[in-house]
Amino acid sequence: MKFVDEATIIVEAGKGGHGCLSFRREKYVPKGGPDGGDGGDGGSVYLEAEESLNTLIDYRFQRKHKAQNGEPGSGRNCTGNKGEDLVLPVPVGTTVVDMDTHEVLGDLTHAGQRLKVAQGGFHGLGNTRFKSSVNRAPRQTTKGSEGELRNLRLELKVLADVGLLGMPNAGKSTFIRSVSAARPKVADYPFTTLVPNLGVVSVQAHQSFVIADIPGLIEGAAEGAGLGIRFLKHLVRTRLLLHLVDVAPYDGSSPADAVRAIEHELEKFSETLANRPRWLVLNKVDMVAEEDRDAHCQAIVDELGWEGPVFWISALSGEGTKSLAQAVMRWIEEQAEEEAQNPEFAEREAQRRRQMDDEARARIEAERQARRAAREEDDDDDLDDDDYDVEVVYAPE
Ligand SMILES: Nc1nc2c(ncn2[C@@H]2O[C@H](COP(=O)(O)OP(=O)(O)OP(=O)(O)O)[C@@H](O)[C@H]2O)c(=O)[nH]1
Ligand SMILES: [Mg+2]
Repeated sequence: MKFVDEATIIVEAGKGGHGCLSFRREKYVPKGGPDGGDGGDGGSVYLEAEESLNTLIDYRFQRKHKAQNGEPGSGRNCTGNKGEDLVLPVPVGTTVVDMDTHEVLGDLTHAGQRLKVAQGGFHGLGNTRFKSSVNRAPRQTTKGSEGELRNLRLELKVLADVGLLGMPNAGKSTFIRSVSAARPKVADYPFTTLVPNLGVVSVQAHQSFVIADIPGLIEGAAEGAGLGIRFLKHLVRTRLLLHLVDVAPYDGSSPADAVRAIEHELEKFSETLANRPRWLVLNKVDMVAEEDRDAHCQAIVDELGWEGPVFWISALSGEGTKSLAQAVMRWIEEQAEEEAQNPEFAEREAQRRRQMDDEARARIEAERQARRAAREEDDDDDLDDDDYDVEVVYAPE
């Protein structure tokens, strides 16, 4: 089951109908007065959040959406019919961005919520309107105005509670496979994961959380190296980050250095994200002889001066993954409880999420523009950036 989480569409509201120029013509009334009616307003375009939808895929196929025009007025003071509004259903959680101004027009966060995205044109006035004591036969009318036209980007937030971070090959996808039904590809080469995957981790009945596997980050990711930055935005709404590190890399490199490199990229990308709760998960402990494990892992923790929670797992054998999942679940429940009981805490969290969204958006926009500028310079009419954009595989059916 695949989900596309971004779509660009064009919405156009209906034009207002023109006012009518007409005079009364009746058998025994030689000089009938003006009777041209007004036009009708053009229809507006709305987006409406709809619970049953969870994808924007339809908007990939049909991009242009236009509301009906208002009809012109006619004689006998008939007002033209109003153009019908167009209501486009979108999944709950959709954010709407004006692509020309980069302005966020709104977030559709609950079912039934409506957002006007293009205002219908205003109706023109018929000549009846211009009748006065000095001008009994006005020939003046006004035209209906154009409907608004907008280029929109719809973004569907991938709401993961927990995000996985780590270098390529750290075992993020293996971990998500071991704790959820998601089946992202796993391989012994870097950048195996090209698109984010979401897995639902079910700890027991009615206790589950969503975890996001993103492509590995490398040094320079915050400047656009590798693939990671494109997907960091999927982490901005998470409450908790699990930072996976390979405790015994083949190339003998230092696990502590690998952790620091990622921290560095995080800080460059978003300070707010870097300050999120983050747990250290030492992976591939099966590669270390059992009697050496404690010392080996402790040495990494010491070298980092790590003071937060630490877990030792083998994503491959499943050792320790269950208790990690349970600890995550408990932590999420505690957070939710805190939010429910403490409105100040809830407000702080909401504010933080908004701030991270804004930060991520600004970074990604800057990156897009830099790429575009670079492309124009080499006169390279490569695929547009947006064509590479994210396809999110939530979980297999
Ligand atoms: N021995 C051992 N190997 C593991 C473990 N976890 C992952 N691996 C191996 O490490 C390699 C990389 O695993 P992935 O899960 O694809 O790593 P990733 O972090 O998702 O990598 P990218 O998607 O490239 O960022 C694979 O060959 C896995 O089989 C583990 O706990 N023990
Ligand atoms: Mg992977």
